[in-house]
Amino acid sequence: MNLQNELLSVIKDVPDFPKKGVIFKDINPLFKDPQLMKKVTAQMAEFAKLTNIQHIVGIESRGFFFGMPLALELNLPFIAARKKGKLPGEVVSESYALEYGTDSIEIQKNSLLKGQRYLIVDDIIATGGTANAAAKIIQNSGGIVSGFTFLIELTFLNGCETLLKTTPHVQIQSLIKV
Ligand SMILES: O=P(O)(O)OC[C@H]1O[C@H](OP(=O)(O)OP(=O)(O)O)[C@H](O)[C@@H]1O
Ligand SMILES: Nc1ncnc2[nH]cnc12
Repeated sequence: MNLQNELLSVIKDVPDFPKKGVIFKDINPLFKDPQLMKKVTAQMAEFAKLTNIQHIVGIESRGFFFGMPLALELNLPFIAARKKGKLPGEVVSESYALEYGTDSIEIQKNSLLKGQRYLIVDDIIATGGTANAAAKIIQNSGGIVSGFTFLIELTFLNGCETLLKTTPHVQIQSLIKV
């Protein structure tokens, strides 16, 4: 079985979670399969190497599951983009709309370096609001968003179009598109 089909076989659809009308993609079964997780990390690392990045940014919380192993695999620094109020010190914030609500994320100011190249990692791109907010924080602080990598892309929500408006030349990897 190829990686896409292996992933499709373990990721479960949960209708009406966390609210009516949303089909939630449950990735927890993937975490019970270390070999499959290693294949995911390897595929993300292959893509990341093409983008010439210097920092990995993982989005709270599910982006951490993929961002940290990727950073270790590539021997690169990992930066946490966290939900509002979780990070100490000076932070840069950005608000965004979710498929099911609104939120804001923050990155510590001392992690945002002018002219440095960043890869943003998350488990899923739905509307693109979350990843786009992370990109805006980096870009508005003088950093370069060179790429995004996602385990899952919900194509019907056109999230990648939103990302391309903020960062027109960025490279985007989605391991599976549904
Ligand atoms: O493309 P979007 O419409 O912005 O949606 C995608 C985001 O939604 C989920 O996070 P959530 O806010 O549910 O938090 P969690 O990772 O802590 O579960 C997911 O992990 C992405 O970060
Ligand atoms: N449909 C979905 N499944 C899992 N996580 C999500 N985040 C936003 N939309 C989602």
